[in-house]
Amino acid sequence: MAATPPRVLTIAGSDSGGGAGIQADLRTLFACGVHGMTAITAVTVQNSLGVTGYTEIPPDVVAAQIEAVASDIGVNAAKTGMLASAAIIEAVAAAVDRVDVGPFVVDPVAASMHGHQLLADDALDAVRTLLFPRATLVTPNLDEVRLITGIEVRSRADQRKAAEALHAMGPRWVLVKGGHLWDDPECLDVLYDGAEFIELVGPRYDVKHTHGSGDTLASAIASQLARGADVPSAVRFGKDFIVRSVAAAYPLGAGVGPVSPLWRLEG
Ligand SMILES: Nc1ncnc2c1ncn2[C@@H]1O[C@H](COP(=O)(O)OP(=O)(O)OP(=O)(O)O)[C@@H](O)[C@H]1O
Ligand SMILES: Cc1ncc(COP(=O)(O)O)c(N)n1
Repeated sequence: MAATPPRVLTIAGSDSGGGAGIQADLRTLFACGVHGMTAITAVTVQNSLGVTGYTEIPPDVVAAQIEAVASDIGVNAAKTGMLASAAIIEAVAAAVDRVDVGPFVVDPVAASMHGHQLLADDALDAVRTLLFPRATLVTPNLDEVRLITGIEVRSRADQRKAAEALHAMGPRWVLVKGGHLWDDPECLDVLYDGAEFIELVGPRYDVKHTHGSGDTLASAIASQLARGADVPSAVRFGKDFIVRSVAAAYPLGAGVGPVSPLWRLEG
């Protein structure tokens, strides 16, 4: 019998195409050697060409999934992805107050990479006031930064300004991801704790297949927080992990393929 590995809970939506969401989280958690558990918030109808619809899971069922795994199995770290509505966010916030989920990574998913909305317009306030103050780390991309703070990030200096504005909303740490700063020859992510900026610089690969990169990064970070790593170490691990996973991305269907953590299981 093997020892029980660290346990990570992902609170997110299902991607039927297997590229992002719960499916990306579980394969990343597996590749990182931790036990993945799920609280499913929505079932999307999705393939490599985009999202054509989704059904939300009732908020009390989302909360019940969180409480079921926390009360029996135990949660060493948790991460959120697609939360769909203000009512689901309220249920998640209440659940993580009732049970211990350890370090809490909030990836404030608002839309798919094809531009399909995955979060109701009226849920942004709940993201700011209910999720961010409870978060150990928030990991918005630049579109989410604009929706949440109103700041249009066009440069590395803007990334720092956005990090300050986001930190003022209450998370312990902020990671402003720079994948969408298309003119930047590198991919810079800025980590901020209210005192110090840490720059994580990586290459910008010229690949089309980056579906699921945000989920893969946040899950890799959560896997290390579950092992007891501090936030800067966990984010450094996550950055290295996502760079290798973008390098290993593969085509799928007629549209955009997923980044792949399979490199970690090879050799
Ligand atoms: N072309 C690329 N080459 C290398 N790294 C990349 C590339 N695109 C994104 N990244 C990295 O992947 C991570 C996710 O970044 P991004 O800003 O694209 O988030 P996201 O929009 O949430 O991701 P997605 O919507 O694709 O799931 C970041 O660490 C970013 O720097
Ligand atoms: C269920 C679900 N969760 C998250 C994303 C975001 O991922 P991407 O920005 O790569 O489309 C998605 N498309 N679907």
